[in-house]
Amino acid sequence: MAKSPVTVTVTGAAGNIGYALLFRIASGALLGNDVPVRLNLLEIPQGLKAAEGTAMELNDSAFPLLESVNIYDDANKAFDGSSVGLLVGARPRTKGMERADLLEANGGIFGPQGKAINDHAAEDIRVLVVGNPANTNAVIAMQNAPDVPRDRFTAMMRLDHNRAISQLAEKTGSRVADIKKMTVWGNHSADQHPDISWATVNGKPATDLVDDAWVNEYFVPTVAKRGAAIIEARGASSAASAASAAIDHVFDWVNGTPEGDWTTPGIYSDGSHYGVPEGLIFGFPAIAEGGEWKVVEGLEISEATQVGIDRNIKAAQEELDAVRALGLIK
Ligand SMILES: NC(=O)C1=CN([C@@H]2O[C@H](COP(=O)(O)OP(=O)(O)OC[C@H]3O[C@@H](n4cnc5c(N)ncnc54)[C@H](O)[C@@H]3O)[C@@H](O)[C@H]2O)C=CC1
Ligand SMILES: O=C([O-])CC(=O)C(=O)O
Repeated sequence: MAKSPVTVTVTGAAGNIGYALLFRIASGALLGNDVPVRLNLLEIPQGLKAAEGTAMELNDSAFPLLESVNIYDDANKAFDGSSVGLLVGARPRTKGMERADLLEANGGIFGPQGKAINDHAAEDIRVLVVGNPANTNAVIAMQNAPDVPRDRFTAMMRLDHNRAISQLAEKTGSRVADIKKMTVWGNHSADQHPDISWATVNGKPATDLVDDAWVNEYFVPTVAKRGAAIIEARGASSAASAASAAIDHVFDWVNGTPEGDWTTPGIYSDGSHYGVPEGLIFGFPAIAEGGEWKVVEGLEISEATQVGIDRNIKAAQEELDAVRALGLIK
């Protein structure tokens, strides 16, 4: 039997990530190749014309699963009946700009969008925040949607996770498909802690295949600073890889993570996992089952990992304090 169409809302639809994302959603990569999709695109007024152009191209692609494309500059309309919200629209970091500079510029966007989700989205709404600073923006949206279960708000750590897998595959001369159980703790920022403690390469512990010096001096900083390296090289921030990671995150959330593996989403901390305080949206090793993320329990945490987790807790709390001071959260 044909499945019912699902409404997917993409904010910042006319931007670089939007352009790389929408065609894959319409092709069935986001939810499954048997799930029809209704796309709602949200833009600011200056972005509407470009969004119309993208919508024309989406229609010209004649995707069998694409039921409709609608364009809005009103979040209340764009999230009406939405089951998946991809919150991409934000001001991108430009050369030389630090993440903290983005707080004020972007903080104001995610409160009203959270409220619109609260008031108009479907009951099964699942939100992925991509726009930076993603973890903090996700908390802002979540706090403005008190009627939506908190665990429906997530932030994108999947790009960091994918970057970490790619680096380990290259170092060990293996394929990305051979690598399992990668973890990136914390925030989508230079503070993040990419962690190979439980990663395996073709079933062998990654820690037996690479030395500590490579991990500490190359792997961790390369993954954590990859966003800046892409900006330096491309003159623009990661777009196609970010879109691809967003697809991976939502696909796994809805369809489940593969047996014997886990991934890294930025998810709501209820205070019961690895000492991360309640209220943060934080990168954890997690599996998805039945449409819910579940943190992988019982991992033995090394001293280095603990330092990384603690650094991220501190940075996340400082960032939330800054947006609290701006009156954007409680
Ligand atoms: N979490 C992650 O792993 C990553 C996050 N990013 C972030 O994603 C965001 C988007 O990046 P790009 O697409 O490259 O930027 P872009 O500048 O190309 O596109 C952003 C779009 O958002 C729109 N926009 C701005 N405010 C809006 C609002 N209130 N409602 C709806 N649309 C709005 C703009 O008009 C623009 O079309 C940036 O914050 C960037 O830093 C980028 C890469 C990775
Ligand atoms: O660094 C940036 O501004 C873009 C980004 O989030 C990334 O590529 O990881």
